[in-house]
Amino acid sequence: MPLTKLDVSGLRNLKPIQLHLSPTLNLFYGSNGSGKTSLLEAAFLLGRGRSFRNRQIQAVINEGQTECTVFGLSRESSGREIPLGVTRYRQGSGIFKVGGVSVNTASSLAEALPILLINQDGFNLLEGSPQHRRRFLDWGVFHVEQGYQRQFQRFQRTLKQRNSLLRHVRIDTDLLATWDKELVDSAEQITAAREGYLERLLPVLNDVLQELSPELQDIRFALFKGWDEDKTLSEILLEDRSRDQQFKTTHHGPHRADLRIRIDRHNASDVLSRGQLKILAIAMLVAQGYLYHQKTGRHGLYLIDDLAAELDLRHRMLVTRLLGRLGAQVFITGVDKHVLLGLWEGSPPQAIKLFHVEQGEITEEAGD
Ligand SMILES: Nc1ncnc2c1ncn2[C@@H]1O[C@H](COP(=O)(O)OP(=O)(O)OP(=O)(O)O)[C@@H](O)[C@H]1O
Repeated sequence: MPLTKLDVSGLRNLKPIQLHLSPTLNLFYGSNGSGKTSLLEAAFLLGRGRSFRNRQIQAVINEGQTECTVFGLSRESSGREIPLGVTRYRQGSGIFKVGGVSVNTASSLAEALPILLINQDGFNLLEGSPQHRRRFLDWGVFHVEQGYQRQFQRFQRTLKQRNSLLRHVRIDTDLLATWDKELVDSAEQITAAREGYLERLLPVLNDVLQELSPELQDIRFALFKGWDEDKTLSEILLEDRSRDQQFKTTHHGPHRADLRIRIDRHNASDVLSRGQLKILAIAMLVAQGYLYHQKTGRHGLYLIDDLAAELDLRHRMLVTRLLGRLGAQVFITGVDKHVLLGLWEGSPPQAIKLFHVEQGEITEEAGD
């Protein structure tokens, strides 16, 4: 991190592009449908191996092409530049490379290029299913706790094995007890890591909210572990056994965890305005970037789609001030060049690169 160069080909309406980027602020402006979100999608693909808009990669690949490729150079604090590459093919397969070496999983890309996405889907963080909040927490734990990925994979493997055993007609109860024990061990590791992360995140989030929207500071965040807090998971698994066998699935565990966000006795999503929900979701993502920097000395890449459409002017200015102070690399899109530039008024002009997006072409412009 940061990305100094980004090459894209075969992605949506974008013409083959080669961009030299600012290590901090990169502003992309252009009319509706010009390709701004596609550019963010390209950067996201490089860090996650997939799109944030479509599950199916076919929709992302340019209609006339069989594949899309994104290549980037990520500069480490030592000054060394690490090449990153992702190619995705129409039939679904892909090649991921970090430092010129093929890697099997998107988590290796994520480690090299941690991405924080601020777009209209931010709502999902509060209004969507618990899965969105688990992903939010797990992003944080994965990026600050070494070894979390391994623990997480161990848990998922165990859960899969247990569920597969539950599908047998005759269940070997000794084997089920063995899987229960393994599940409990790995569940405890994951839960402890999630709890530890949340404990560290909350004070940072409180500071961000203090600046962004002090009236939201009464919100309470609590981890629901995925089972009744008054009992151990071993007890719950025993209690659940006949129901788990009947439905052939494991009803409780970290795969059912949630981050509960409440004001008094209500879910925040039931009482806050849509604008406040957006602010809260953005605050959570900004706080994650701050904590990531505190813990690792590194920065995530913020991809921000059309902030003007999401927030009022005062909150937009507050968000950009927080991000400017953090010093992370930002790609931000907007329709109006002056509105976009106005958001970064206090930033040194040499920190800013301005790009015009027009019918899939991207050209760098001098900011005025
Ligand atoms: N697979 C594809 N191949 C070619 N073009 C595509 C493909 N998928 C989408 N497009 C087109 O790419 C264009 C880029 O859309 P994009 O969402 O990036 O625009 P945008 O600049 O973010 O617009 P807005 O400001 O309206 O959000 C659209 O005109 C869309 O029709």
